[in-house]
Amino acid sequence: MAGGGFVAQSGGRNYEGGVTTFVIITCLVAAMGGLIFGYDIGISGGVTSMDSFLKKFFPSVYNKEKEERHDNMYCKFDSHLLQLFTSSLYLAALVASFFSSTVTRLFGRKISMLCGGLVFLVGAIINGAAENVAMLIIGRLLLGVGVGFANQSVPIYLSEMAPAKIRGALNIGFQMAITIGILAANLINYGTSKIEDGYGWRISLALAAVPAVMIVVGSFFLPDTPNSILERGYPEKAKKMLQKIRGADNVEAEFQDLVDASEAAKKVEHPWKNILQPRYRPQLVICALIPFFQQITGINVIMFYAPVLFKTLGFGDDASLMSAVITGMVNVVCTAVSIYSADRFGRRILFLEGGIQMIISQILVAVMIAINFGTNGVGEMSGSTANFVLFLICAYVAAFAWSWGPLGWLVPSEICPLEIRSAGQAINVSVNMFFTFFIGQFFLTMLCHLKFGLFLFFAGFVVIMTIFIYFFLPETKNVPIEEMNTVWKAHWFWSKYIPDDAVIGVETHTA
Ligand SMILES: OC[C@H]1O[C@](O)(CO)[C@@H](O)[C@@H]1O
Repeated sequence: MAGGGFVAQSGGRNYEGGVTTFVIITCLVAAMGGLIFGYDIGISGGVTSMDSFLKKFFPSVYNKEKEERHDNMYCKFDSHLLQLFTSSLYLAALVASFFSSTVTRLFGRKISMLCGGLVFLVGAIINGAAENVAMLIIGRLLLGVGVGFANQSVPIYLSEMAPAKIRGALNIGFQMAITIGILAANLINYGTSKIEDGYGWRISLALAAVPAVMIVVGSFFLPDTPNSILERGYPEKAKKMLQKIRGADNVEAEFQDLVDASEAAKKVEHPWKNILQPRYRPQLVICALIPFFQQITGINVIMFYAPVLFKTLGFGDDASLMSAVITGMVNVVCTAVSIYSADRFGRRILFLEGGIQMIISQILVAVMIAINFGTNGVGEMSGSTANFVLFLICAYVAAFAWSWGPLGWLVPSEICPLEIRSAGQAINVSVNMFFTFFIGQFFLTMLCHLKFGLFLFFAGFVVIMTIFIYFFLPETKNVPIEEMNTVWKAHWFWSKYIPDDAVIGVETHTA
């Protein structure tokens, strides 16, 4: 175990070396991996609302939508086929995240990112050239595989490269890239929907190749993380890399912690079986619950279906697409708030404030819809009421953007010791993808049945998860990643699961 040393207030030690330009640039490049995910989230809703796209690939949906124009507004867009187009990608990503976990561990984080980018690129080309539904679906599946690889490797890469004191900010670069991807997609859809010859959807889908090229080229030049180089058996190279990214010659303390972590990891033959052991219970529970909670906030209702939702509320076609752009902008700006705050004020306060703000706005949205559309879904909203609902939705997106959005990636990627890190991240990604799929597939059907109560349903979950954070998530800001067990060991509930020999690097305790 590494020799004692100064114990920072939050439980970890300060290492030598600081924030280098090199580390910032590599992390910015890696975060680009989030763009491909975000672009996908943002693009499908707009494309599936384009008549030319529906007529070509889903004529039955197109006819149904035209015929049932004046029906109950809650059920206007309920179509399984269409929802499957949106959500199938996330099923592929779910499966891929398990393979990419092995690639990430055996071949490194960089190779995993590169694979993701390449497969995604092929998917984008097939989609842009699609002539039939089969090409569309094959393209979607390949995009999904790419997203699965990137979502698995990028957050780990960022958390490992970053010095502890700005790990939050650098890791959130991933979510920032996701939100920029969503916004870019919203803006592109806004432009392509106006193309008269009816090939706008093709441009929207093909442009996914741009972020794909960025991640492919970027990851080609990226170095791998010291943790991963060491894990694959090159201690000298790992140390050199650590010195380079920290801009200091004396990186002994941090390197020793990496070596300790890597030794511990080597003793573990089956990361999958291992994560089920009692000593990893906090990580297992949190890596599985956080992504579930992140999705059950209902955020992707807004991200996937904002234009549809705003149309339903009585906005015109153009105003609906514009409103989606507005929520997209709020999402980007408020993610930046999190970059600023996560390492200063901590993860918990963001989770708790964000949760309360989401609950209030969701309840008010439900009330406004209930008053105006009742249970039969017939009614209208005045302009000012609809604007007020838009404001409430922005307040909700803002709260998500500085809490559950970025922290949903940051926390699972930083709480796992090396030996279960890629397995923990695979659980995080696959649970996230599963529930992203679930919401994508069933939201419109749920809206049809639960009506305005759907927003209360999501609010109810946000209440539960906010209570969960209050009691079960310890603060992890500024704690070096390989010393995280000190935090669990000091926790009122989780400490009983952590054996003494699992605590690396700290020999003096402040708590
Ligand atoms: O910014 C919103 C986006 O963030 C995510 O939750 C990923 O962290 C997506 O599922 C969602 O579309």
